[in-house]
Amino acid sequence: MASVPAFAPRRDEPVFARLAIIGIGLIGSSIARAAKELNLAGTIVLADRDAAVRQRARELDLGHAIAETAAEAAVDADHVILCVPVGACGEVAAEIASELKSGAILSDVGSVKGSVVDAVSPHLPEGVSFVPAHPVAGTENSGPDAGFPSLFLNRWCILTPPEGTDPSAIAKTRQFWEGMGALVEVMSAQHHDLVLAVTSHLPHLIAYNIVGTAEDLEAVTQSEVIKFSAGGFRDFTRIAASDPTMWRDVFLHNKEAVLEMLGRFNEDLALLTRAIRYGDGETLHKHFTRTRAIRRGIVALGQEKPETEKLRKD
Ligand SMILES: NC(=O)c1ccc[n+]([C@@H]2O[C@H](COP(=O)([O-])OP(=O)(O)OC[C@H]3O[C@@H](n4cnc5c(N)ncnc54)[C@H](O)[C@@H]3O)[C@@H](O)[C@H]2O)c1
Ligand SMILES: O=C(O)C(=O)C[C@]1(C(=O)O)C=C[C@@H](O)C=C1
Repeated sequence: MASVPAFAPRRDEPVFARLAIIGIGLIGSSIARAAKELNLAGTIVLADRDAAVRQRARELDLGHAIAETAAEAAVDADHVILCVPVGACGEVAAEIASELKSGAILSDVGSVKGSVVDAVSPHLPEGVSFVPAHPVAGTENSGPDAGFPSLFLNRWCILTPPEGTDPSAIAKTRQFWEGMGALVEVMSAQHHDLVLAVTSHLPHLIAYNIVGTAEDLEAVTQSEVIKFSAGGFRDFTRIAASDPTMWRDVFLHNKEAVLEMLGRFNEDLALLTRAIRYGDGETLHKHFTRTRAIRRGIVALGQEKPETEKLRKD
């Protein structure tokens, strides 16, 4: 029987001899699956603070070994990736610091970069490089069962190395993510946080808010809201089902940028509100025409989610 081809080329030689993944959720387990399937690491060791998650990771045969602690997983690793909520990155870095070997590359996958750099940097031992990463790919699901190896295929992964980071550590980290099929871009942590505030964080806040508002309308809740949610509202409910711990941390740690974007959003919403109140159809039509062009531009670039999703799952 012919073997099933990998979703991306399998490497002859791994990028890293030993990879440690701390946090075995959606992202950590997806990296473990991709790295094993594509031979991106010789040995993959995983750790999670939750014993039930460690047990499930064993059952799913993720990586090559499951360590009891983060520090144990980090021993002798060439590349350590923190796949925990943004607010936990600093404490995990402190926990593993004494085990990191000279020449190792520490990384993370947090959705916010500035606060992670601030929290992790003080714990960085001499001779260890820190190359923060953010794969702009995910779903509303969490935990080790939610991951899949092609999650990062054709999706951006943004690296935000602090100034002065060893270029060879950046190159290796890029190689690793490109190996999983991601498109890699490098920028400052500050710029990342501003861009993602509007493209990812604000949309999630809006979804959390609108689904809450609809639920508060008790008169329509059980019946109409559920029954008539085939269109736009249904899309919002998917986003609003995203992990509460992860998103609490995102908003607490990207406060300034989110508040800046929320301010602009509220001003624009006031203009639309005014146009509706005064029957200004021209303003509404002009605005909707502009936003339609943006959507069509995204589709033309091949960045539209359902199409990419199809490609990734095939
Ligand atoms: N979910 C997404 O769509 C997405 C996309 C890109 C990046 N991210 C980022 O990836 C990171 C992980 O997100 P996820 O969706 O995989 O979350 P998840 O909830 O699926 O998994 C997180 C895991 O981390 C473990 N954990 C928490 N604190 C820990 C600690 N101190 N030590 C060891 N383990 C700990 C939890 O037990 C859990 O198993 C977050 O920083 C998030 O911002 C998420
Ligand atoms: O598709 C989704 O479910 C996502 O929300 C993924 C998404 C995003 O906003 O694009 C969410 C947060 C991550 O930091 C990166 C990706």
